[in-house]
Parts: sequence; structure tokens; C-alpha cells
Amino acid sequence: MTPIFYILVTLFLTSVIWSVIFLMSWFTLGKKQYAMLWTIAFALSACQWATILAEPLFDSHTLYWMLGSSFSVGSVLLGTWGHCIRVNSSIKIRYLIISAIVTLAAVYYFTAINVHVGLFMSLYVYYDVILLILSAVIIFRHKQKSLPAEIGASITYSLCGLLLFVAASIALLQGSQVNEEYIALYTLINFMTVPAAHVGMAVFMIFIMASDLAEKMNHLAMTDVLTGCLNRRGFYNKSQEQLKDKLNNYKYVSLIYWDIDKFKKINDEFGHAGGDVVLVEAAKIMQDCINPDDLFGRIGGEEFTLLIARNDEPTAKAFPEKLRNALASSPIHFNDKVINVTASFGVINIKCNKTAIESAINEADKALYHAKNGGRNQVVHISELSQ
Ligand SMILES: Nc1nc2c(ncn2[C@@H]2O[C@H](COP(=O)(O)OP(=O)(O)OP(=O)(O)O)[C@@H](O)[C@H]2O)c(=O)[nH]1
Repeated sequence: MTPIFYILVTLFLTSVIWSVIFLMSWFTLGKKQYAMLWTIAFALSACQWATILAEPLFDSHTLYWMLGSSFSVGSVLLGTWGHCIRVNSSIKIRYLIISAIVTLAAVYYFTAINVHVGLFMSLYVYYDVILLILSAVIIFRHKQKSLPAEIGASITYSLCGLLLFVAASIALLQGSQVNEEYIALYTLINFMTVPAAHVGMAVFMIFIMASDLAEKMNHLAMTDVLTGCLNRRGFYNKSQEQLKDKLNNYKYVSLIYWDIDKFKKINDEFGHAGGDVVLVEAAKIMQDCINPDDLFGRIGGEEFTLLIARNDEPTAKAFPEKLRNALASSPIHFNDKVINVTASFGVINIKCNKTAIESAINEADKALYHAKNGGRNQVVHISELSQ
């Protein structure tokens, strides 16, 4: 038994284990399509190592080589396909499949028809290289700010691609005939690096799935189930996090605290379901008015907050009135009935980046209290209070 035999057995077993792990993660993490593709990718990888182990049993070299290279190409293709699905990439998978078929046809041609050792050994590896680099780019460009798992995976994929590129190029340098020296170098590079690369890629794929799950949980923990906007914790966290940036980039930053008027009466008249529809629709009306980077949250039953940043003072000051008007002039429909909804608004202008959002909300709440006492359906700015 040569050391390469043991390496191949290890690669076979780890591929089987990874395939089982991805299958289990497919079951437990919400049956994501990409987890299933990665399960099959590692199963194909196991088939590739099994084929190489079984080489002495093959009568036909062409059959042996085509099986091994097809498993390799299929495995990398499915891995890349999984990454495309995970990030919603616009890359058309049919082009990847067509290029895989063309590559395998060329491998067949140089294995069985017009034998060229350098080409049949290297062509499918070059295909794998292109797909690994493509995956690295897809993973890295997924978001403006990549997750640590995505950065790690991207680097690992690039390194694997680079190593395979070197191995393929050494194989190609043989030319049409077998060159033992090049084969020895090719084997050395392949078997010294492939096990680490294999494990590295699989671990980062699992890390990516775990990070996606953590991100989803974090998003859920900060989202209001009924309206889909930020909940109390989400609004407090995000607005505190973004306050400094907003104050650096904009001239006017305001916190608006608004509360639907006589909401108890709406609940009494239209039932809790009617009240819920009012909350959802009122939130939508407001969300249609705000800028994409304004922060909007529901911090209590019928109490909402907004953190807005504008460069022009009149626009900033007129904005809460625009919101009040939008709500007051948009009747909400519920079960053939029309519900007229108004809200009261308290506004505070934030000037200092050390302001705690909690105390800004408390101040805006005082303004809101005056808006309610003043007859509701109105806006009160905190500056008016201090005069
Ligand atoms: N339908 C519905 N009602 C809710 C929800 N959360 C809180 N409420 C109700 O909202 C009502 C709030 O009433 P109040 O705090 O008395 O305020 P209000 O009737 O709006 O009166 P003002 O704020 O003074 O204009 C209560 O009846 C709560 O039961 C919710 O998620 N859905």
C-alpha cells in the first residue's frame, strides 16, 4: 500500500462524512436547496476518490478516466450551483452545465480519439479551477460587508483554485506523451494540498450556513412580527449604531415618536383583528413616505418611532407633518368597512452623537404627550416645548 492509497481512502471517507453532514444540515436548517446540492457535490466527490481507488479493476482506461473526471466536474459544478442559489446570483446555471459537457467531450476526445496526455489530464482540472474562482467571487461579492465566514471561504476557494491551476499546468506541460517527472510533480502537489483544501472548503461551507442561520435569527430577534418593521430592540440597537454616521453625513437628524389616536376605540369597534389591520396598514403608509436609510420601528402596541436624517432643514421639519397628513388622508379598509385613522407625533432634533436613543425617545415622548393633550392628530416639536 502506497501513502497515496491511504490519502485516497481518507479523502473518500471525509467526502462521505461531509455529504452526510450536509444532508443533516439540509434537514435541520430548513431544507435549503443549496445544502442538498452540496450534499450531492460531496457524494460525487466520494465517487471520484472511489473511482481512483478502483483503477486496477477497470479494463478500459477511457472509462476509468471519464468516470473520474465526470465526478470531479459534477462535484465542483454542484458546489458552485449551490453558492449561486445561496446568494441569488444572476449567473445562468445552464451555461455552467453546457461548459461542463463541452469540457468532458474534449476530455473524451483527448483520452480516446486523439490521445494527448497533457490535455486529457489538465482540461477538466482547468474547468474546476474556473468554477472555484467563480465561487470565490460570488461568495465575496454577495454583500457589501462580507461575513467572516464568506471572507474565509472566498480565500480558501481562491487558494484551492490556484493550487489546482498549478497542478493542471504541470500536467499540461507533459505534452502528448506521459512524462514521469511531471507526473511525479503533479501527484506531489495534488496529494499534498488536496486533503487540506477539501476539508477547508467543507468547513467554510458549514461556517457559511451557520452564519446565515445566526444572521436570520438576529434579524428575527429585531423584527416586529406583525408589521415587519424593526421591533423595540431592533430600533434601539440600529439607531444607536447609526446615529454617529447620520450626524456626520447629514445636517438634521430627528427622532419622531408617533402613536395612533384612540386605538383602543378602534379595537373596541372593529375587534383585535381590525386593530391589527390598522397597525399593518398605518406602518405601510409611513414606510411609503420614508427614505430607504431612515430607521422605522414599532416600539410598543400602537407606538412607532422613526430616525430620519436630512440635509435640508425645511424638509426635515416638514416631514412629520407630511407623515401625519399621509395617514389622516388614507382611510384603511377592513372587511367592507372604512377606518379613518389619525396619529399624534412628538419630534426631537438630535445634535450630539453621544445622545442615548433611549433619552431621545423619552424627550420625544414628552412632545407626543403634548400633541395628545393638544387634541391629537398633530405634530409637536421638542424645540417648541423648551421655548
Ligand atoms: N389590535 C391590537 N391592539 C393592540 C396591540 N398592542 C396593543 N394594543 C392595544 O392598543 C390599545 C392602546 O390603547 P391606549 O394606550 O389606551 O391608547 P389609545 O386608545 O390609542 O389612546 P391615545 O393614545 O390616548 O389616543 C390597548 O387597547 C391595547 O390593547 C396589537 O398588537 N394589536
